Amino acid sequence: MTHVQFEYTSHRLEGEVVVPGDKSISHRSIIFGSISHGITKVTNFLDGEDCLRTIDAFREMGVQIEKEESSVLVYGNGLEELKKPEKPLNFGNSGTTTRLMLGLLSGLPFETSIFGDASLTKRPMERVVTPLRKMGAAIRGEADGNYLPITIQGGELQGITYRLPVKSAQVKSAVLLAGLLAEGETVVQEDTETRNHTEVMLQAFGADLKQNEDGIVVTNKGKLTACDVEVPGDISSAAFFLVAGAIVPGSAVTLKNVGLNASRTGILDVMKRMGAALTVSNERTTGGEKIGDLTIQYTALKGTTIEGDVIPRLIDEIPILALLATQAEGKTVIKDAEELKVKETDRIEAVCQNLQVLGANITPTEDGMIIEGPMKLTGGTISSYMDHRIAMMGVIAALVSENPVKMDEKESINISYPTFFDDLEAILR
Ligand SMILES: O=C(O)C1=C[C@@H](OP(=O)(O)O)[C@@H](O)[C@H](O)C1
Ligand SMILES: C=C(OP(=O)(O)O)C(=O)O
Repeated sequence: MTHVQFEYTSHRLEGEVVVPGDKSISHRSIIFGSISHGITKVTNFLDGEDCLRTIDAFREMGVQIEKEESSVLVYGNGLEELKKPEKPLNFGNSGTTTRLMLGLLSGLPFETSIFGDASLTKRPMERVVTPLRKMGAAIRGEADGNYLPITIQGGELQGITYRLPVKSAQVKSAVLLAGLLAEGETVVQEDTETRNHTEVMLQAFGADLKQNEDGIVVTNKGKLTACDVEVPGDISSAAFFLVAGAIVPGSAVTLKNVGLNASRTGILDVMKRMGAALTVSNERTTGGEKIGDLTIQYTALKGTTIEGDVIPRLIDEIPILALLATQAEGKTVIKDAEELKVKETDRIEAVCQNLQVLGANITPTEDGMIIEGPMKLTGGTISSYMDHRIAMMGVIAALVSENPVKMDEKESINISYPTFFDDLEAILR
């Protein structure tokens, strides 16, 4: 196998990066634009492969969607006009597309089949299938509907009250989407807050959604009307340069227009606790979502414990936070993060295997990992596990490794951050 080699030793990082649009918000802008009435204009849409799968799905269901780079026009004609797709829908690598679309397809009066790539085919769907069946959807698939390929016959749904058994915004969103098509009230209750982009955006589109002491309550009574969406920069993408700036000596990097929704900013809390020289400026709000600029400077860091309610607020940032911890003084413990095992790959295993190869002192645990730092990384040959976040962690590790980092591929990065290497090159000094 030919490997790609990354060699950035003795560089520092300086300058500004405008990270691309948020993946979660980009998916939702297409979904809600497609089911509402009128033209939704989306700016700063993420041109990553996962979000393109969501666009393809709605085009297959008859929605006209025009896209020019990061500007998208969605010509919504309402839920009633969505058509049965002529062929099975391919959701590629995207867990978000799959789980949110299952929620929507549950209430549409036709049968749809969906499938995905090798990684998506191993990811559990029972977490959405169970509540959707309770609401009345007929779902069949591998292992009683736990795995793709899945066929779903939508129909008349009944609202339910559902307490989330997993801390997952995808499950919450699937049930809320089904709730838009159900008789009566649908109530979702969560013990720990997960990202709330669905709630924020559904309210902006005019859905009958409220949050009260019962939970998040939605009905089919609201009329969804097109609403322009300016997608904030993705904090999960910014995370790679935040960590790079914090660990590469002499660095100073500013990340512009980053989404700072409190349900996503766990990484900022943790980095500040570790002693990072991190400042937030130019804060403002767009479409109900807070955004601002983040500046990070290199400084000495100390280890910390990352556990409990903060985990859903930084779940996708754990691979890069593990790299950060290898450069911090003392012990970092990551707990309560067993969800990492069911992402694009088992991210506990992938992170620990790779960082061990690169010379870190890191041990996997049942629900996280333990890291002792600081360790000078040696470089070496690792695998991306075909997982975009593992691949980007590997590239950033090369910035602090004595020898090059070789990796089996880098194309997976196009899933969430197609301009990653351009943005990195632009700040390498
Ligand atoms: O709702 C979303 O947009 C997402 C929710 C999270 O997944 P879970 O809901 O499975 O935790 C996250 O890991 C994923 O990248 C995007
Ligand atoms: C887990 C992720 O995405 P998804 O669940 O949409 O595949 C991710 O982007 O890290």
